[in-house]
Amino acid sequence: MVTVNNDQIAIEYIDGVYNKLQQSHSHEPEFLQAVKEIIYSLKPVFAQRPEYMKMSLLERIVEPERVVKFRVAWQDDSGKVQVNRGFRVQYSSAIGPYKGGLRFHPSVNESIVKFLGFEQIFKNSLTGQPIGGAKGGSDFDPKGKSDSEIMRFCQAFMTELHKYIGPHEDVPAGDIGVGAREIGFLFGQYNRIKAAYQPGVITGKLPRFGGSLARKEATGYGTVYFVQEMLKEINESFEGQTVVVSGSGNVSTYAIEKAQQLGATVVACSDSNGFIYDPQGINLDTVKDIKEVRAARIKEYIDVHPHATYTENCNKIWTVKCDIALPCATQNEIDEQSAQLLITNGVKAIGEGANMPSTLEAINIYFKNNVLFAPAKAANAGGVAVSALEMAQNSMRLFWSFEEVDEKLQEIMINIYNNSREAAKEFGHENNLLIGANIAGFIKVADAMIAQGVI
Ligand SMILES: NC(=O)C1=CN([C@@H]2O[C@H](COP(=O)(O)OP(=O)(O)OC[C@H]3O[C@@H](n4cnc5c(N)ncnc54)[C@H](O)[C@@H]3O)[C@@H](O)[C@H]2O)C=CC1
Ligand SMILES: O=C(O)CCC(=O)C(=O)O
Repeated sequence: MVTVNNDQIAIEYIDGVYNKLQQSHSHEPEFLQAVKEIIYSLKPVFAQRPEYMKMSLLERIVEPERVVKFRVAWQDDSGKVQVNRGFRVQYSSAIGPYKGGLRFHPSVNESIVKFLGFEQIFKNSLTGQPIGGAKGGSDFDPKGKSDSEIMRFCQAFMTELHKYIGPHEDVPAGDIGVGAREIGFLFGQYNRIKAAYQPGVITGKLPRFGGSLARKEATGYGTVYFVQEMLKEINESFEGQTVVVSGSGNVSTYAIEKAQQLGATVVACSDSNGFIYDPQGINLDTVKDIKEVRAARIKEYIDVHPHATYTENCNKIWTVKCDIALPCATQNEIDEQSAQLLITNGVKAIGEGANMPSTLEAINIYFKNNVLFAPAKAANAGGVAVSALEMAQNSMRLFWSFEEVDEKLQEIMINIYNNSREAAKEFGHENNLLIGANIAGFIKVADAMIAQGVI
């Protein structure tokens, strides 16, 4: 009886926090979606630990510690001055300096950076590394810009951002539209402004100036390592499986690479225009040449491999029959209909490499149909985990080999898997990795907040 009562109190508390947030943030749908997914899964925690409610932990954790919004003015190649909007949401510093990527994409707004920053708190906690949660970016579109334009934009962006970041304060990294080239320009400008060399201020740097080996591969490899653990539960592995990976950027490329190394056949990948299907298995060298070398469209794959097909609608990638689906492109790319199609086509496991790639309705379909589900904040945590290893190497002035970093990454992903599983079991939701990851990530931050007083 006591448990039922506590459950009721916990759900009323969560409803209260969510309803209030919904009223004040109705214009931020992605942010509300991310909050909803997490806070309702914390019900068993609040039912068991009522002191968390007295400490108003939910009300505090949904509110970012700081949001910085700024103008970014820069000159294009024709000499015209362009203006974009920059953001940095410093969400939580309870367990370490703010940490999270920067996204350059025309869709970036406050709702997007807040959803990403909120997720980052729990993801970073799960890694076991001492890093708080943050995210940032700009509505700047790198597509079609020259290297000089990208450089001028990054310099203008950092000229404002540098006031709020530092190796012990806030350590950005890359995300959509921000790769090694952009990180190099941002880092160069930070050092120029500070008249110093501070490698610990940003991660994702090239290894020749303070970056970590295996950071580039970490998110994609990590997602596959996590799914590999999950598959062991049904006595399966990647060997012989047919896999679909959406996107063809950083996360997708290295998810494809690791899945192939483990014996899977990856038959489809995409970009924001459309997807390619290659029943013989995607040739990753061709994809890397198109995307990493020439920054061209994925459609060009069929010029080199005419037996493959191209479909002009990226969301249709989920019509391709597969055993394992790895959404690695962007948020809400799998809706209810696509989820249902995956199930009808016999998918066994879904591993989220992107942040929030499945809508809440899609997630409900996965659970109703008992497919294995690796939620983003656990499955894609390998990138930020290796960023934390990059910070550690920078502090110690050490440079670990690829194998050392990859081994640590594997250990971290296995720990995240085990901790999520154990938390799910402890709080009465065995095998639900979504609830387990949210609870395991939350409790560490919640206890740190309590220990540090009312701040
Ligand atoms: N880079 C990292 O270390 C991490 C990235 N992520 C997440 O992974 C996802 C991908 O990020 P990155 O690979 O870094 O970005 P990226 O910029 O390297 O690649 C993004 C790719 O997605 C494609 N794309 C965009 N919208 C699409 C759509 N609707 N359908 C199909 N393809 C689409 C783009 O054409 C591009 O190929 C994002 O959700 C990001 O937040 C998560 C953890 C770490
Ligand atoms: O490496 C990092 O600091 C951030 C990676 C990131 O933005 C993410 O995990 O979504």
